[in-house]
Parts: sequence; structure tokens; C-alpha cells
Amino acid sequence: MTIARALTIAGSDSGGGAGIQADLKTFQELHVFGMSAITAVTAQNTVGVQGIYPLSVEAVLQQIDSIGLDLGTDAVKTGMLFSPEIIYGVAAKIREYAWTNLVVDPVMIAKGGSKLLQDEAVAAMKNELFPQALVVTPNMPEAEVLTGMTVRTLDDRKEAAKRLVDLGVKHVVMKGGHEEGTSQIVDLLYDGSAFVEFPSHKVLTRHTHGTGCTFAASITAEVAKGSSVIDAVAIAKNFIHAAIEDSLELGAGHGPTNHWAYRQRLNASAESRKKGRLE
Ligand SMILES: Nc1ncnc2c1ncn2[C@@H]1O[C@H](COP(=O)(O)OP(=O)(O)OP(=O)(O)O)[C@@H](O)[C@H]1O
Ligand SMILES: Cc1ncc(CO)c(N)n1
Repeated sequence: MTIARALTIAGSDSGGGAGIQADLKTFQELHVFGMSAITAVTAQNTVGVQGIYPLSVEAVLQQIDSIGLDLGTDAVKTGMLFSPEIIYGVAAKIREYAWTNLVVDPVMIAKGGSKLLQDEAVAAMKNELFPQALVVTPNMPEAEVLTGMTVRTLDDRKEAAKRLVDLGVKHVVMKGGHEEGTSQIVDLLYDGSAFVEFPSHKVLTRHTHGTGCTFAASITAEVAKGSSVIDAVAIAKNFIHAAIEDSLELGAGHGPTNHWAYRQRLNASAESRKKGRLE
């Protein structure tokens, strides 16, 4: 049996809902062996970010080498990268190991407003990481920073996606979680020639801590298993939707999503099919 492997290069969220913790839980749920290189340790919970402690560039790159020189990986996801120095180093390592299944979640700001990426790191991300990316997954505020344009409507998101493909990105998923005044959320996939829409109803909940990390980690896991990007996004959309719908109601603020909800639903439907056959 071949075992699909995925590496996340991201920040640690002590609260367990976002960052490295969300990524590894998601990889595991999708039957992918998860590995990590931590860029920064955050003291964080559902209420906010209480502290950010970036690691040295050397410490980040050594973790990547430990994986590159031994275990190898089938896909890589980047999340919170914090500084231009970390981005330059990470981009060089990804090039060195010729890791082409790269999913870049351009994490900038946590739900409470804390900065997880320095302003001067945006250019490094665009110049060094985007040209190597198979998929980039901006939310609407991130798309605005990356393109310099206002992103409110679906047409704005289509224009922003085109601008990101012009930077060398192969696929853009423009997430719609921040769209206001709608009962539907449409995530938009663009591959440089066509748009595919992934609609779902909007779950009315405040428990959306780490939705972006979990969504991008699901895409990474599916790509690691050999799925096409379009199939990976379809599964990721179902994974995050189940995780938001069956939320755990933890903490006093924006609680985490339920990383086992997708598997629980798959098991339940397999069980009822089995029962149907026996009856
Ligand atoms: N209330 C909701 N109901 C259903 N799906 C949602 C909801 N909020 C977000 N999503 C889905 O979650 C995924 C992440 O979208 P979003 O735009 O919220 O990312 P994000 O802002 O980067 O997340 P975060 O920064 O909290 O990790 C998308 O697939 C989006 O459709
Ligand atoms: C470590 C970390 N990465 C990403 C996010 C964005 O959800 C967060 N809140 N914390």
C-alpha cells in the first residue's frame, strides 16, 4: 500500500483550531500521513491571539530538511509564514526539493485582527512562492492586499483571480466566506482559462476559527493522494462544510470547527447503505 504524505509549513495555534494543529488533524482525517515545519508559535484561543513567537529561519529550514532528506512528501501546504526572511528560505527549500504540489494559503490576519504576516512579506510571497504554487487560496481581504483592488462581488473575485494567475499561480481558489449579505457562499476556482463555482449555504455560526486552514489542508491532502485540483476542491468544500455545520461549541469566542465531522458522515452513510443491503 502506498501512503500519501503531506507537509505543512505553518504556525502553531495553541487553541488547536487553526494552523499546524488544524492541518495535521485534517491530513489524518483524510488518511494522509501528516508532517510539519513550524514557523512560529502562537499563544492563541477562540477569543484572540495573546502572543506570537517566530522561530529563526535556521530552525524552520532545518525542520524542512529533516523531512526532505528522509521521509519526502507528496504535497506541501504553507500557512502562516510571518516574515520575508522565512518566506525566502521556505521558497528556496521548496525549489531545492522540487516539490511541485504546493498549496499556498496566504494567511495574513487572524479572526481577532492580529497580524500573522508582516506587511513587508507580501511582496516576497508574491514573487517567491506564487510562481511555484499549484494552488493559492486567498479569502477576500487577502485577495485585496495581493492585487491592490477592491474585492466585494463575484466579478471582483474573477478579476482578482486573473491577476493572481498572471503572477504564475496555476490555480486560484477565491474563497467566499467573507461575502456579506448573502445566504450562499460561493468558492471560485480558476485555472487560467475557466471558472468553476462551488456553492454552499452559509451556516449561521460564529464558530469559524481555522476554516481557511482546514479548507486548504483538505485540498493539500487530496492532491497528495493524486486527485486533480478540481476534485480536491470539491472534497475540501464538503469537508469544511461538515466541519462548520457540526461545530463543537468550544471556547467563549470564535470556536474551532469539527475536524471529524466529514469522516463521521461518511461512516454513517456507509453504515446505512450496508443496513439497506441486509434488510
Ligand atoms: N459560515 C460559513 N458557512 C459555510 N461555509 C463557510 C462559512 N464560512 C466559511 N466557509 C467556508 O470555509 C472556507 C474558508 O473560507 P473563508 O473565506 O472563511 O476563509 P478564511 O477567512 O481564510 O478563514 P480563516 O482565516 O478563519 O481561517 C471556504 O470554503 C468557505 O466557503
Ligand atoms: C497559527 C495560525 N495560522 C493561521 C491562522 C488563520 O486562521 C491562525 N489563526 N493561526
